[in-house]
This record gives sequence, structure tokens and C-alpha cells, in this order.
Amino acid sequence: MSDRPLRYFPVSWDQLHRDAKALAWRLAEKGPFTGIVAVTRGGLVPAHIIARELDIRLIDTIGISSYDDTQQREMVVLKDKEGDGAGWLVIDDLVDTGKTGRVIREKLPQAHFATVYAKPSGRAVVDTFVTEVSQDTWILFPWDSEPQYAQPIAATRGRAAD
Ligand SMILES: O=P(O)(O)OC[C@H]1O[C@H](OP(=O)(O)OP(=O)(O)O)[C@H](O)[C@@H]1O
Ligand SMILES: Nc1nc2[nH]cnc2c(=O)[nH]1
Ligand SMILES: [Mg+2]
Repeated sequence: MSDRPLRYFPVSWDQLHRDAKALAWRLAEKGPFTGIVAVTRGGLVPAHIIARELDIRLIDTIGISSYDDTQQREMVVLKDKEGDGAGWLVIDDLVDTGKTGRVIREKLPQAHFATVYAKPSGRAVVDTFVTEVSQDTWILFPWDSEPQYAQPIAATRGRAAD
């Protein structure tokens, strides 16, 4: 996403757990899998939840980074994975533009690629996902956020209570 997101889609730990479990239900019938490749960093927490649900103990990683905060920049591949991905399940938190997903597809063409969330531009690159959000939405994960005080509606309209 190059411009400031129009809206946020905040995801709580509970919601992420529920959505990752929903993804695990969909993946249960697509296996068995040799192991999981988590796309770090965003894929790490969903990969853990899915590994637990599908009783997968073998976890590898591929490291790809292409955002600073909400700004997309040049992609850096920090850690690669050998092979064509046959039998492996690749897990990331989301696809946005689909750029990261396309690189994963090139590197691991035989793997099953799944994400918890997907935006329209990236949807076609994923084999399985759970929830679609609009392209101008920024998914706000629990590890990127914290609860804070919110002004009452009256105060935000310049009308404090007497
Ligand atoms: O579809 P795209 O437009 O390529 O965006 C999706 C990727 O962006 C985020 O990773 P990021 O590069 O922020 O690194 P991180 O996982 O280490 O936070 C997210 O975790 C996906 O991997
Ligand atoms: N947290 C987060 N990271 C992203 N990377 C690319 N798109 C997104 C998004 O919507 N939310
Ligand atoms: Mg990522």
C-alpha cells in the first residue's frame, strides 16, 4: 500500500486465533503436509496455530520483507528455502498487492500457499484463505497495536458534558 490506508481492520488476538483456526479447518482436507514454511515475520503466529491444529511438528521459514510500516518498498529476501515446495504448506498472515506471494510461488511452485487474510489484488496468488478485506484497508494485527483511551463522541464534537 503506497498511500495512507483509508481505514483500519483491527484484529484482536482472539479474532486472529479464530481466523487461523478457520484456515486450519480448510487446510485439514488438503493435506497431509510434510511441514509448514512460515513466511517471516507475519506468518509466524498463524503458522504456530495451524501447526498445532494439524499436528505438524516440522516448521521451516522463508524470510521476505517489503514494507516499512504501511509503506511498500523494495523487497528484501532475508532467508530462502531450498526445493520446489512439494508437500509443504506455506503460511503467511496476508496477501496485499500479491508481490510477496508471487515470489513465494516462483521459489516454491509445488507448495500449497495459504494466508489468513487476502486483499483483491493478491487473492489469485493464494490457494486458500479465510477473510477478504478491501484493497484500501490496512489490517492492524495485535502485535502492531495496543489499546488506548478514546475520546467520548461529545468531546470529539467540541461539546463536553456539564
Ligand atoms: O502482498 P504484499 O503487498 O507483498 O504484502 C504482503 C506481505 O507484507 C507483509 O510482510 P512485510 O513485508 O511487512 O514483512 P513482515 O512479515 O516481516 O512484517 C505481510 O506479512 C506479507 O508477507
Ligand atoms: N499489518 C499489515 N501488514 C501488511 N503488509 C501489507 N499489507 C498489510 C496490511 O494490510 N497489514
Ligand atoms: Mg510478511
